[in-house]
Amino acid sequence: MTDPLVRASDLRIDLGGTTILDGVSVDVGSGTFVGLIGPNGAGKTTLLRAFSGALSPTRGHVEVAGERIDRLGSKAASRLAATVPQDTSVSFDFDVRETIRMGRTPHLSRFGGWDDEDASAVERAIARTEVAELADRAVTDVSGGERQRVLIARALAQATPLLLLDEPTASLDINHQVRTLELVSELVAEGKTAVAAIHDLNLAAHYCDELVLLSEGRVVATGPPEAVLTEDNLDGAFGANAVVSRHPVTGSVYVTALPEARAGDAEGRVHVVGGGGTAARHLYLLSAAGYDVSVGALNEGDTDTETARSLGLDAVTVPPFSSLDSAARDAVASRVERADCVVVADVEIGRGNLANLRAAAEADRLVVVEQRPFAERNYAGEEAARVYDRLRSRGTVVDAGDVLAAVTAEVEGETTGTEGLGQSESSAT
Ligand SMILES: Nc1ncnc2c1ncn2[C@@H]1O[C@H](COP(=O)(O)OP(=O)(O)OP(=O)(O)O)[C@@H](O)[C@H]1O
Repeated sequence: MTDPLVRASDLRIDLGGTTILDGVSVDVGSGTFVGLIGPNGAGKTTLLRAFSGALSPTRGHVEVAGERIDRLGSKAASRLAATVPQDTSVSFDFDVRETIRMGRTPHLSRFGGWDDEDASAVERAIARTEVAELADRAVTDVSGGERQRVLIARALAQATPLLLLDEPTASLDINHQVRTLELVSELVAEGKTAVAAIHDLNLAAHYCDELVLLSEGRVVATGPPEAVLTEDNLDGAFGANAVVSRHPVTGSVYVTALPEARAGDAEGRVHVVGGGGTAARHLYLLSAAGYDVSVGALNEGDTDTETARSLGLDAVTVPPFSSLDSAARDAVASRVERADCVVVADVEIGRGNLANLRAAAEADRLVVVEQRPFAERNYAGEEAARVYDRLRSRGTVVDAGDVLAAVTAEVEGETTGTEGLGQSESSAT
């Protein structure tokens, strides 16, 4: 890490007789953008207030630029840290320019003298946040997104090394959320250090260099987004059943909170043949139900491959645009053989996955998902039609929404089936 601009050491903060933060040690590197994340009531706002010097710790201390911030006078503290508050609803009836000028208060002399530097700091802040066209409007009359920029401008006019933002994207539409965080990132690239409480984990992961995950007043994890946003950490802090993957477009760590409960108590192995996203929902529901799920063969980079990875499933993969080599064929065949049930998703059928379908057609218990007519999905001619006929005749054909129920019926039927098989085997011997 670069030299820390902010150093919180073993911080404890009590408010109203309650310990709100305890044992919190955090370093914020100079020139970095750090996101504070954590559930409601975790202590994010309280930590920001300790960073700004607004709260005095019961134990430990906060240093900003080497100074104990709570020991500085309010003007000196305000020359180090500027806060963009969470609640952007402002009740005072100033115009936008006056609001931004307030940022200069800590720099004015005792007599309120206003010099060229003060005036140019305000103009720079107005230009940087692109609020010039709003400058003469009443701050109460601009939209929430515009007001957010005005308050960032006020913080910029304050000309501090440290910018503290409390949920800067909270009531903003998606476009303004992105614009706001882009602006903060640019300010950091230009030399500011920013700490922001952010509820949206994916925005935090995308924009922040480092995250600090707080839960119940303690730091649960800290580090780069990929180190902090793990499924275990999210489960521990938020009690959320979340899947962590990479966003296919941005490449950032991406968190998806899943609504259904974590693994149910279904037992058995299920192998799924899919591709192009046709298997994603089946993979999720089957693994959430508790089945031991494998999938493949799929191309690397296929959306079903990504889903399987994010769910931690066993995926047989081959490089993009290549057909199954003998190792992949063997891998699929062994999974089909071990499976208590095989599911064939509503896949497109081309030469690439014909081998998958042939392998699936050997399964003892088979569920074939049919949503679109076969003819619309077949790019492999009559050969595919023969394989598909065999699949249909051997398997249970279902709608996409009935896969879990059909698999459960097949797997539970297996107990009787196996017994039956066992009897016939023994009677044969
Ligand atoms: N002045 C106070 N007196 C007593 N308790 C307080 C006071 N201020 C905050 N708290 C409590 O401290 C805890 C942490 O609050 P804080 O606002 O720091 O959490 P947060 O992580 O920012 O939450 P949110 O995401 O909901 O904004 C909460 O339980 C809150 O009720």
